[in-house]
Amino acid sequence: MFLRAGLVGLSPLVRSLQPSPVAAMSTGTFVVSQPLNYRGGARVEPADASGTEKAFEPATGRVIATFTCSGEKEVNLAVQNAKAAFKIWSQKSGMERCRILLEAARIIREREDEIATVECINNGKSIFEARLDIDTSWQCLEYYAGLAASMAGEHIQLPGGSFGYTRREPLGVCVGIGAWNYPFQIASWKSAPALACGNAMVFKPSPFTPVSALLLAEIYTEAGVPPGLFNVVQGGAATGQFLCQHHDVAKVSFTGSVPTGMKIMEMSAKGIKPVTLELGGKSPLIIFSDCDMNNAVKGALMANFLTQGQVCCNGTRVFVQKEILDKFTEEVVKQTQRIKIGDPLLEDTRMGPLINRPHLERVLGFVKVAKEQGAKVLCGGDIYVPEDPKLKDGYYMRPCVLTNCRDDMTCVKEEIFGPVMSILSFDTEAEVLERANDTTFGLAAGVFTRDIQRAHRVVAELQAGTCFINNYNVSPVELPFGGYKKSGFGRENGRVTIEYYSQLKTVCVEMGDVESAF
Ligand SMILES: NC(=O)c1ccc[n+]([C@@H]2O[C@H](COP(=O)([O-])OP(=O)(O)OC[C@H]3O[C@@H](n4cnc5c(N)ncnc54)[C@H](O)[C@@H]3O)[C@@H](O)[C@H]2O)c1
Ligand SMILES: NCCCC=O
Repeated sequence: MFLRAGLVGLSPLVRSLQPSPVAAMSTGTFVVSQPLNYRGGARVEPADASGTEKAFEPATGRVIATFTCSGEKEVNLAVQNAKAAFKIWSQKSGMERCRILLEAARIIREREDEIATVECINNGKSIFEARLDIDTSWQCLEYYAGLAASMAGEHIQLPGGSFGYTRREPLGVCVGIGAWNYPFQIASWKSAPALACGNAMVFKPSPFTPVSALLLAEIYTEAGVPPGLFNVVQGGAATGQFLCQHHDVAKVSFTGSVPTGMKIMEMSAKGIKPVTLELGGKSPLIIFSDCDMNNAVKGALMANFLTQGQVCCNGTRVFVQKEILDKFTEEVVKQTQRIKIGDPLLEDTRMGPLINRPHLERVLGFVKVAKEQGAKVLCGGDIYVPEDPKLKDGYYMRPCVLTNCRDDMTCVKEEIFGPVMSILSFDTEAEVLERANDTTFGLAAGVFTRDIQRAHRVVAELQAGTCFINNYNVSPVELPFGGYKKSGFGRENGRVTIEYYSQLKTVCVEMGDVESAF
């Protein structure tokens, strides 16, 4: 995999970090010693500090970076750099922005293996999946590059030859704050539409996954964006607060948990800043007895076990119609037990470690409570220790399938954010719809059935922003993604996201004399 990209494909960041790139890109050896802040078109040491953090390699439990969290001064410098770059970038035509974004997409594609490897090492997801994430990242840049040139307003005829027109204008400096489960993809999904619309961005990754956003920053610079157009600051809540409260920030796009989303909204409200909130979920997946069983089983695994189950839109409440409950459950368990767990950099691994030790313990805690509340563990739900000695301190667990679940159990109500599927049975369509919607979340939902009318009737009733029919967790960038209810608002991807990164100016033009009331 690594050799497919070739050493010449390595970015200056990775080259400069590693004495021997081949050895450095294997599990257990990667270390980052260069600064992880990016400002004004270059990596920089932060001007001030708000504490330090350590980033880990979940596969081995090793520290791969110790970095300084950006303080108020550094955040301000990043915002001021973005403000200066915005003046240049916002004056460019859509076609000019399009060409640069296309070039950035091309570079990401060319360096896909290198970026995926860094993502895999810092996040723990399998290299197989990391490559898919990088695909949806460059595709997103290509998609918004295409839209950049076609952004336009309207011309509206008024009486007496007068007329009006609208201009779609950028917002200014946008802030992106990311979660740790899709680090590079989140940075791309936020920056691509923001930049296409003519904005600048300051991005803060999760402190658990600080590394790959730097690769994106370098790629934007190499592609030709003005220095300072895309900046990276590092840190946790304190750094995030400096960003949200900054008076020169025009918009905040946040991906993370519901409790943090509430805080972001509160801070943004004080500055009347628009926000996009991509929050958590506890999504239902409904399997009707007339489904294609093979596809439904594959769909249930896709809905639960990607990225070790650490996916916001996962369909973790799997409602199965009674007639096929036993057969479906048996097949799901069989296929879950076959998932290859281990070194995420190996080509045949499909499940790597969870993000960190506390999170692993939290997820195992959910399994314990599920058992206490009467659920039956059909497989997994325990720690997994790979044979390879270098992985012994990694954060692995076996994917878990729970049955005998009830709607009032903790494992069915709360977002676990780990590889734990809860199977519930149902009798009728009306019943399952009521139960599926009985949650404060509304991120995603899925239905498997061969009855096309039922499929559309059911998704029309589901209270979720993203619904899947006969598949789950596919992410075409042409389709808007986002939630209902407490899972947030605003959208990422799709044409509509242009509206979340731009504002409309109306211009009213008088062609006659002023008819004054005075
Ligand atoms: N809807 C989506 O698109 C989507 C995608 C990925 C993850 N998620 C959700 O994210 C959660 C997991 O991610 P997480 O644990 O990183 O979430 P989190 O809310 O703990 O952190 C998210 C980001 O917010 C920052 N942050 C924390 N406190 C802050 C504050 N007070 N002010 C400003 N920034 C602050 C963190 O440093 C991090 O960068 C899950 O709930 C998951 O469902 C949602
Ligand atoms: N791959 C898209 C969704 C990310 C959510 O966690």
